Amino acid sequence: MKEIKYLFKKMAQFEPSMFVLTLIYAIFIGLKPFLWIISPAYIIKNYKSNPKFLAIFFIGLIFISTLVSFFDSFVMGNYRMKMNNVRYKLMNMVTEYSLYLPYALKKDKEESEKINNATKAVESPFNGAGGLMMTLPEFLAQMISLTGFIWIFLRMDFLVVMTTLILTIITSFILSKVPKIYDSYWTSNSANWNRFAKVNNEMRSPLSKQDILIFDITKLFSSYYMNTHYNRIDDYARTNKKATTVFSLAKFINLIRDAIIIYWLSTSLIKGTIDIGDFYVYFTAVFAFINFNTMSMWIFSDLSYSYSIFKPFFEIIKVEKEKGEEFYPEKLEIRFDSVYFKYPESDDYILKNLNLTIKNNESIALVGENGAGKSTLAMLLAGFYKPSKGRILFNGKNLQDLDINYNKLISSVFQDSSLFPFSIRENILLKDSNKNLDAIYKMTHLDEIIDTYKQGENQTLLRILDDNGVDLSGGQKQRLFLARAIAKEKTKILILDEPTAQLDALNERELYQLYHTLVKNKSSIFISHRLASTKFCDRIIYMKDGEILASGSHEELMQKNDEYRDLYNLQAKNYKEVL
Ligand SMILES: Nc1ncnc2c1ncn2[C@@H]1O[C@H](COP(=O)(O)OP(=O)(O)OP(=O)(O)O)[C@@H](O)[C@H]1O
Repeated sequence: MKEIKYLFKKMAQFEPSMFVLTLIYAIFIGLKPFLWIISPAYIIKNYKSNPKFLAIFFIGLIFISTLVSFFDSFVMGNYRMKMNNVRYKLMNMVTEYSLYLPYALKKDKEESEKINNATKAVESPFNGAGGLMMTLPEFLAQMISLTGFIWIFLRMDFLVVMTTLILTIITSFILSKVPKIYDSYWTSNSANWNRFAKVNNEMRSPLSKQDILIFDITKLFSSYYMNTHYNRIDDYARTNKKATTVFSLAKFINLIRDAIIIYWLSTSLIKGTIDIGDFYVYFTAVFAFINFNTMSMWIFSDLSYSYSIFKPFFEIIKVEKEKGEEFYPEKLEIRFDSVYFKYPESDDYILKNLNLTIKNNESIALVGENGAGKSTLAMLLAGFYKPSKGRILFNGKNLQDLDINYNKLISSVFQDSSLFPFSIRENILLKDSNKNLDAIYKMTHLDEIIDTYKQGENQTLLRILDDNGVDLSGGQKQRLFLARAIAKEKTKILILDEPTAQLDALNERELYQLYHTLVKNKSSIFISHRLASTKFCDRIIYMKDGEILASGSHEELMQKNDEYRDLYNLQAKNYKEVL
């Protein structure tokens, strides 16, 4: 029940008045049935002695009853709004959880299932957290009604009350089988349903369209579709038959119960052991109780269903971890110390015994063939993954041991950086504001793109949130990512992973000139497949199969490493030939 306690805590935190509304609702709605059970008996008993007062009493009763009904809708309307507010706050927690999920877990199936289930737990106002909150006032009202019924039953014949209770419980038990009968139909038919849905999808899929039209296989598709459909209908008919049998049995028991009650009430009235007022009270109370019992069954099944949907929400509640100590040194030396790394989903080491020191403000170029492990190294530096073996040290401190938060230190352009469906300006500044971006637009030539839009820097990108959003070309995107990396101020590490891969030769050259400014006062890693583009870096690291083969200036590598020299000469030749 820790889940319910947690939900109450959140209600108390975000909308404490929900508890007051629950109490008001429960008292009024819980006592409402007794207004019409007890009052008429009072009128019958006192009619002769005080007819005038009773007329007023009767009018008052109608007035109060109307007021309670109005009050009911008013209180529940308010309560529903507050319930939605709590739900949105919980939904926000799921969003935050998925946004801040560690990079290494982004493809983890268990994690994505957790997030899906947690979303289901809070997305609907009818089940999960919403269902639990909405059923709470009803549940409390039922409890109050139950006390009222017990009070009346204590005055009735013990045997009759017991028989009524036992028979009501038996019918409830029999009727509880009905949802199970339908459940087993859904379960046994879900495979059938899925096939049905797949055939249906396949028929509509644009990919199948060509073959369906040219080879005219509509009839074949339709026959599969209809067969699945007929199977379903037959099964449903069988299920309905079973449910009807159960219903009939319950109705028969109800009939016996009603006959016993009416027999006892009539004979007691004739014998004079109860008067007409009592007759009315007992009669209405017993049948109101039967209704109450059916309602309770629904409420309990709603509660347990909502509870089962809400439970997985707990999986995503992070134990409030203290954010790591903020780390922002004046000078920074980064050291990869015998680092080995393999991806969570693979068996082989991608980086093997990697030793590398990046001095304060040193700019490093990482070069090497496709798959050498350059991006992997950069991702480890960004903290997206942790070394499988070995350590990464910042000023001699092991990142893993320290739990430090060095997010503020890093800026990056990765190969798979993303655009967000917001304005160009927001895509660059993200959360920040009040920054003069004009110089950055100019530096990255984004101003030329911005000038083509009527809305300028406020033009929305992508068409997810805005139908008038625009798409950018590969090269335009790269300029935007660079602008984003530049706009993040006071960073000490800059990672540029193939930031020019999609630029044409002219833009590429201009951007290389820009790098000199970019990497100033920072430690940087620049990954490029083009060896000639790395000359502005202080040092070049040549990687192959997850290892560092050589390190030094361009001239040094040309002298001491044959592979580097061959690759450089080959690229130089090809580049000239192409141009
Ligand atoms: N998420 C991943 N899961 C498993 N293996 C991966 C993953 N990402 C990359 N790899 C593998 O790791 C190796 C190194 O990849 P990486 O992207 O670091 O190389 P790279 O030197 O940057 O290559 P490129 O020049 O093509 O970008 C490759 O063999 C690649 O298949």
